Amino acid sequence: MKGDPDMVEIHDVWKSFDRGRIEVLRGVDLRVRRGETVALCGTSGCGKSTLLNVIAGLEYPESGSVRTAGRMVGSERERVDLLRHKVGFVFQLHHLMPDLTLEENCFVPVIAAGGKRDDAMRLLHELAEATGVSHCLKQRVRELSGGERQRGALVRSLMNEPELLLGDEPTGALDEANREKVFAILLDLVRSKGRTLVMATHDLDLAKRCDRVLRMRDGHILDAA
Ligand SMILES: Nc1ncnc2c1ncn2[C@@H]1O[C@H](COP(=O)(O)OP(=O)(O)OP(=O)(O)O)[C@@H](O)[C@H]1O
Repeated sequence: MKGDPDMVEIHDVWKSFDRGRIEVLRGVDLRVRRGETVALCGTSGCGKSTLLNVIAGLEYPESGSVRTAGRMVGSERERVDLLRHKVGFVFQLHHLMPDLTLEENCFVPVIAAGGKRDDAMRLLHELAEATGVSHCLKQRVRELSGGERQRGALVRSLMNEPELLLGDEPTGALDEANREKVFAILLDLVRSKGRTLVMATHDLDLAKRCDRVLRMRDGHILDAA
């Protein structure tokens, strides 16, 4: 929307590991508009996951500024608040709890955010229908197929109605048919709800279906216009 601040505004961000021995982000600048879908590409180890973690407030950079969903990412309290209310995360491996049912897993972020049970139940059924997992909500995750787990993880990531969805190879562990299916659902859900997506991927075909493809190399984003 005109006049709205960008969803992600990153300026001159530096991040290293191992006491500075591994320099990963070297002066990254990035702006992502609200409602945009962006794919982040680059060779393994170039820093895609690190950048997603910095955007979400899971990693804290040595220097530079990070503003996510209109908030400066600073104190621990701000970062927790961001993760509870503004940001959803979906990973290559689903990270669902195997001994809980899919429904129970999906309620975890709702409980953490103090959401209302009835509203959450309505949203759960809407998302489960859209992703095709209604039939297995009451099953334990360990009993589900890989595609069902990943679609379930997508549902869970959207249960706190995040303005920004971050994906770290969200379909990377699936076979080609499931990858295509889950990605189409993901993109459709993000766009139909006016959400913003930033996704790391090695799959150029999937990346090209986002509004913008950014390439990372040597700790920078090459085309962060
Ligand atoms: N907690 C950590 N401690 C030390 N080194 C780390 C840590 N996290 C990441 N790194 C290193 O930082 C570099 C960037 O890692 P990152 O996971 O961000 O890359 P990536 O582009 O997402 O890779 P991939 O495509 O393989 O997932 C790698 O060299 C990695 O080993």
